[in-house]
Amino acid sequence: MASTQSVSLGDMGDPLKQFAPQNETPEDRRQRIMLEKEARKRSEAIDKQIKAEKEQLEKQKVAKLLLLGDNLVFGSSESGKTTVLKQLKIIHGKGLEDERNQYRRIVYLNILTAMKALTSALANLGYTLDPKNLVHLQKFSKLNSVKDSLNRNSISVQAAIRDAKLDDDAFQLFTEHAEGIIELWKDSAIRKAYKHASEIGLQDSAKYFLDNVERFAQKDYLPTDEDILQARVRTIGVSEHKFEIDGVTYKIYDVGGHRSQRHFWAPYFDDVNAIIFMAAISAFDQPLEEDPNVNRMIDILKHKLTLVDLKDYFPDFKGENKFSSVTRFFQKKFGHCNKNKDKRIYVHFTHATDTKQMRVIVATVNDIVQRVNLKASGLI
Ligand SMILES: Nc1nc2c(ncn2[C@@H]2O[C@H](COP(=O)(O)OP(=O)(O)OP(=O)(O)O)[C@@H](O)[C@H]2O)c(=O)[nH]1
Ligand SMILES: [Mg+2]
Repeated sequence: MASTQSVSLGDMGDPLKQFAPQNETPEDRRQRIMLEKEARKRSEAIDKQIKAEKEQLEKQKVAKLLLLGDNLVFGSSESGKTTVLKQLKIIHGKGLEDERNQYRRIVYLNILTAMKALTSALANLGYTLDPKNLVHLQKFSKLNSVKDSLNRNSISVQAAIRDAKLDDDAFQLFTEHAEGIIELWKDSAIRKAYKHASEIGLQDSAKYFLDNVERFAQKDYLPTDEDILQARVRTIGVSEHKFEIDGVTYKIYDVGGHRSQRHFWAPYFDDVNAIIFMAAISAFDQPLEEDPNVNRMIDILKHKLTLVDLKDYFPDFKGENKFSSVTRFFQKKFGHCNKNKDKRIYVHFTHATDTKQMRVIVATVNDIVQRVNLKASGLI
């Protein structure tokens, strides 16, 4: 029994026994087993190394991007970070289906907020409504007392909650005011107030929404992709989103740009490969919502430049008040922000709400990330 046991133990420690030379002495056998053990150790070490290299390669294929936004001098929200994320979902993700229903509520609250801001501004601006619309004005002045539905913060909080009752409440509030909104939007006093959109802090998409009230008031209304891209809700905290683009996995972090939100994203700085920095350059004459003394960057720069002189806001701008020289100026200004020679800044001009334009930008960004990755892995 004892010898059988020792033989079987020996077999277990000598897996290559069948290949052992004939007439092998016990000393030769010990030597052989020792060498085999060393070879196995080496092979295991190589396996481990291969695994680590593979993991490293996989890691290189993951690009972590942080979405940030700002104007040239001070930080601000509403620079289009979440809009870019929505575009990525449309272009490279599974679309906007998951959030479509919730955005109904956001659309209603965006429209009510816009009309509330316009009606509230009338007195200060000195514009008088057509008397037949005073009844609608009264209704809007009472909206203040509606359980802080019109507070932007509460819109953000509401957006995070899936609740059929909140949807119904928002729909009801909207339908109660829909006719008033349509009539007021036709009133010349409100149209004149709209020209002060920047001063009264109207969101860029206010006109888009106010032009389409009949469609939103339909019982079975469901937001289109375009409605969702135009809808605005402040981001709270940080969210991570994964996309596959041409074999590269992207982890994109969308953060709240409002001052109160900055402590959430500060820790993400260290760990990302690149930052997509959004600047609403057409909003150069708009006061920052967080701080009315600070200039924030609006819409359709080309059009604005026919009305406003950039020099009035950026005295160091010496060029012609034209789109090409103004964008060149901003490009240079961003370039000068780079204090690190090892890091590069790539500047693109686009409308974040335009999916066609964004498709091109995303492809360009992906090319750059791929090139940087290949360089890092020594392949180019
Ligand atoms: N006209 C115009 N509007 C834009 C553009 N990009 C975004 N917007 C609109 O401006 C608003 C920007 O909102 P978001 O994308 O939510 O801004 P954000 O940077 O995520 O803001 P926070 O979450 O508060 O930090 C939305 O109403 C968009 O429809 C653009 O290029 N042109
Ligand atoms: Mg956001």
